[in-house]
Amino acid sequence: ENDLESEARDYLAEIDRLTSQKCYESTVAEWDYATDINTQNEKAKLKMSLELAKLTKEIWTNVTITFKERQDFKDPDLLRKLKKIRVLGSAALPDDEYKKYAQLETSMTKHYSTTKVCPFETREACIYSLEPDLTKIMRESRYEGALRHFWTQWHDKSGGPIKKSYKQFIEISNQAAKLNNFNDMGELWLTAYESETIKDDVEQLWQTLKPLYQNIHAYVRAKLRNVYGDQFSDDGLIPAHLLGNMWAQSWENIYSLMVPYPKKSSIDVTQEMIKQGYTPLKMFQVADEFFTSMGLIPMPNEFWKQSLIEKPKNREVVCHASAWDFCNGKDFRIKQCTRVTTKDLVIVHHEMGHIQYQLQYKHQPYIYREGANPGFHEAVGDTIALSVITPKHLRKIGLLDKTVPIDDHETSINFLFAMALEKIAFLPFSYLIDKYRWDIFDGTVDESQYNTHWWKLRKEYQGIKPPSVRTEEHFDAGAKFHIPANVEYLRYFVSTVIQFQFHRSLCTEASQYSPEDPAKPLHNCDIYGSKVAGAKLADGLSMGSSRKWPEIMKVMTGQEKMDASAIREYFKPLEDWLTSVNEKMRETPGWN
Ligand SMILES: C[C@H](NC(=O)O)C(=O)O
Ligand SMILES: [Zn+2]
Repeated sequence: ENDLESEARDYLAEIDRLTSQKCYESTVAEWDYATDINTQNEKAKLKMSLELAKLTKEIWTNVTITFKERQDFKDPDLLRKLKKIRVLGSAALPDDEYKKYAQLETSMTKHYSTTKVCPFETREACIYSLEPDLTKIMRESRYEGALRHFWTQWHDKSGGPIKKSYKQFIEISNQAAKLNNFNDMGELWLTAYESETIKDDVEQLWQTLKPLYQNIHAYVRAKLRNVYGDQFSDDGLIPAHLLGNMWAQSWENIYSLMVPYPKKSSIDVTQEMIKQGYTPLKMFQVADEFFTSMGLIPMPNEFWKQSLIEKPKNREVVCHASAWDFCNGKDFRIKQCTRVTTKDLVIVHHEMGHIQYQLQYKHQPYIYREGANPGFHEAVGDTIALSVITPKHLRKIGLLDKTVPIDDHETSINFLFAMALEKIAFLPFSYLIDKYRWDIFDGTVDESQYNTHWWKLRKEYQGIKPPSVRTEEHFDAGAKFHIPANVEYLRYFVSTVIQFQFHRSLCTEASQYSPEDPAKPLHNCDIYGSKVAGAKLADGLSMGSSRKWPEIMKVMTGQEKMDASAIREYFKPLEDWLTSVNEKMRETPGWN
């Protein structure tokens, strides 16, 4: 090995310390702002993010000049690190452009997080927030007028006003991408998957799963037509405000309108949680206990001291749940406006999955302290939640009555139907969010078509339509957090597919599942307490992004590719049931 190679290694060790320190300071400033939105915290946050960008750019300059594309370097790990450092992202922008970029992102997220809407009935003040007010109404109300009112209010007030900012933001983002030698920001985002074929692979997965989605869509459409008849026409589309969720992204909240076997149990344990006096803290302790039951790492003391797990009364916060790594190997926090519901219990596991991943790779160098690809990070908590949410586990933790039968066919169909409302309904949504943004980044769509294109994709992929006429005055994509907050979304589509691969692998490890044993179907598996499954999961997570993700996928599942066979196997009993029920109802899947 030549001396330049050892010089490169020393330099990387030095920047590891520097970057971690600056990252800590910048993350603290971001946290202070996100948990107390005010001008002073906003200024401090922007100042720190500029400093971090400057340091990253300085390092990038040194690396590219001193150690430019050195083919003579032998150490593959050194080459991997240098390659990752070379993708600079938005920090490649000149200072004033970077400031504008950060300011736009901050102000769009602030607008989203503080938007208030007006009441339906009385002349009360317009003080309704997305969380908890509108989320609760969209979840629980069955009154079409109220759903229409709050859907329209939210979309008009959160999206429309940031449309101009978003157009500017796209332009600056593409400038940054070009400075990184990419055509546009969409292309830069996709480098996180380190695959020439990621777009084709995802399209292929969608084509495989589309029939199952259209089957569940047909059944839900028929059942909603029975409830909201006058809202339906013969275009085969479902009005977006009737699906129990502000963005129609997952439909578990309308389960009670269409339970396949009403006499059998369901996994909506919200009432039981309230009856048992569950608090947000209790929900976090239950989640932590699941991870430690598998021999995984407990949440550190810092976490319990510093996390924000309920919406404060006296100040504005960014309520959208998130998990934070403060880059110092000690400080990890969750920020969540937690409510006592089944859905939020799942979200707690989702967020804690992020923290578990961060704890598992905290010994890695800074450059590798991330998911193997963004989908991996989203899949950890969801994989655990697939066990938590089973009737078998809910009974284990006392949220489902022990006398209620859970192994019969009808209970399985009820359970799988509720899971499909969450996971299958989510597939087209999680695919179209970035298809939409790729089309804007690459110039296929300009700001004169932002809203038209949004509803074109929403119809094409989800088979839904808005409850009222939408025009280019509106910017309905901006009503979804990840657009103003600029969070890439393909990660959630990838996560929905691979979490079932992780689940199948860990269930096999825990002897909770075997393809030959009909008494151990995949959907009944609960890996709670399995140390061997925990060890297998930890093996993969502790690698961070130190190897290409197919290698890590192989460690965790024995496979190198994303594949839909696990999710299809999980839902197979439901798919058969849906096909026959839709035929009986003469409900033809699909729309024109
Ligand atoms: C699925 C995604 N989850 C998250 O942001 O944590 C969302 O809420 O849209
Ligand atoms: Zn997440």
